[in-house]
Amino acid sequence: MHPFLSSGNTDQRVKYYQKYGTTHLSWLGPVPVLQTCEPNVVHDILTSPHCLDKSHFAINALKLTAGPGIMALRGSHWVKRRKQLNPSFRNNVLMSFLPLFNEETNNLISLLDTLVGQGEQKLLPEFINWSFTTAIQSTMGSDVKENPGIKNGTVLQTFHNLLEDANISVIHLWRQNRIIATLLGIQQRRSKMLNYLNAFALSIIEEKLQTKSNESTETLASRNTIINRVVELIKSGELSYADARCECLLIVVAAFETSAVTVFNTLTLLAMFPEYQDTAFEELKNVFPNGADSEVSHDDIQKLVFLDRVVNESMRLLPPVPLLPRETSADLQLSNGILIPKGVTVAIDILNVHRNKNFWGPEADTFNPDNFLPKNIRERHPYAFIPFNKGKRNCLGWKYAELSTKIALAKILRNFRVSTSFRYEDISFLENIVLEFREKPLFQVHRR
Ligand code: HEM
Repeated sequence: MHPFLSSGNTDQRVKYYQKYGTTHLSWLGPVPVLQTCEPNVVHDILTSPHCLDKSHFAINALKLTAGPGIMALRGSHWVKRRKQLNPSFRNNVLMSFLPLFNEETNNLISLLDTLVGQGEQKLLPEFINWSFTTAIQSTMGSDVKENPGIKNGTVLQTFHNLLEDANISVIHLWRQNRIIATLLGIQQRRSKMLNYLNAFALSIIEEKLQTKSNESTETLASRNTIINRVVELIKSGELSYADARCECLLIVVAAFETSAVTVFNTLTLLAMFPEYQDTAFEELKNVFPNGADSEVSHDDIQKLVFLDRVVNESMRLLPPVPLLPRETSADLQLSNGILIPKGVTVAIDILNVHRNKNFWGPEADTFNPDNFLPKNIRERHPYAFIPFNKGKRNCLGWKYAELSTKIALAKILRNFRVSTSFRYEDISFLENIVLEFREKPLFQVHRR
């Protein structure tokens, strides 16, 4: 047994897999953790009804960002909440967001236009702004854009600071202890930020509750957006104000960093491998022959088969959520004979599942969109690629994420070419809840 997961030790984890095998027991501070990057074991864990709950250390870290919402709930509480929120992620609701996805991406394109010819730039903050503005409107309604806290950036900055706190606290478990955190002044800062976000979310919910719904303009899709859904659930007594507020905030948390990072990572890889960027551009020229300002529809996205391969390959090598922390709620027998007792923390190492050479071949660390040719997908273990998790507790927003990120990438790549002097072999990671590069590549933006 040996130390586990101190900030930024993904390289060390690879060495442990080589030395101790692809499933082994390790430590997170004082907590024993079964760690795996083996798709057969991942399959056993993710299909078991006894491994649906998150581990306590992950739940406590999540609670620091918004409270005990769907991502942190356990057992029957989680089952009930998932059923309550499911309608907000159906196809009709998703399709109703297409104009919003297009409009917010157009704003991003205008911004990127001002960076053309300006030398190498940080682009992640622009993508964070884009995904946050999109996520907050799809979750809380388009009026939210007029809220002073959204306009002046305080809401986004507060989310960012809370996530930073959660990232540190998920590894340095002593920060989750209220007494220690209070003595060090951490808890006071946390409470101030949480109170601010709670007041913001409650004010939006209150406003919705006061507004009479206009039945003539209401559609099934608009009735089911998160804000309208939680308001209905409050009215019917199925959800408390506190839970409604918490869900609104958590959906935004789940959506914005992951989506921004997906766009950023994909562009990073395409800037480093320009031959693939040119292939993606050729495909985009064929689908959008009339130029760069075209609206992107759901049908258009289905035609972008090369872009689909590129995004999948980007999420394989650079999975936005690199680690899934679980906890067994009963003894769990794996198909390899190992018995995991009840109450054990299990860490599914998505980053290394996606780079496991037994399943991805000797070139597993290389960027190659052909990994997602239909024939290669068919022949691969179904749990060797799990960027959105699989099974009952998969990502609720995966279709949303696929659509919004592809619309953004399609428009960016149709309008611009991006280049970087940063090299693929120099990428290394910080061990955060959402994957983060230790050193962030800068980009030059060129007009197509
Ligand atoms: C590329 C972007 C995204 C990736 C890679 C991603 C990945 C994931 C993963 C791996 C999980 C499982 C976490 C765990 O159980 O430990 C998850 C859960 C979740 N995601 Fe996403 N996500 C993305 C975008 C989104 C978006 C855009 C939304 C909402 C609009 C969303 C909403 C959620 C929710 C609500 C859960 C919790 C589901 C539950 O516990 O039942 N995600 N996501």
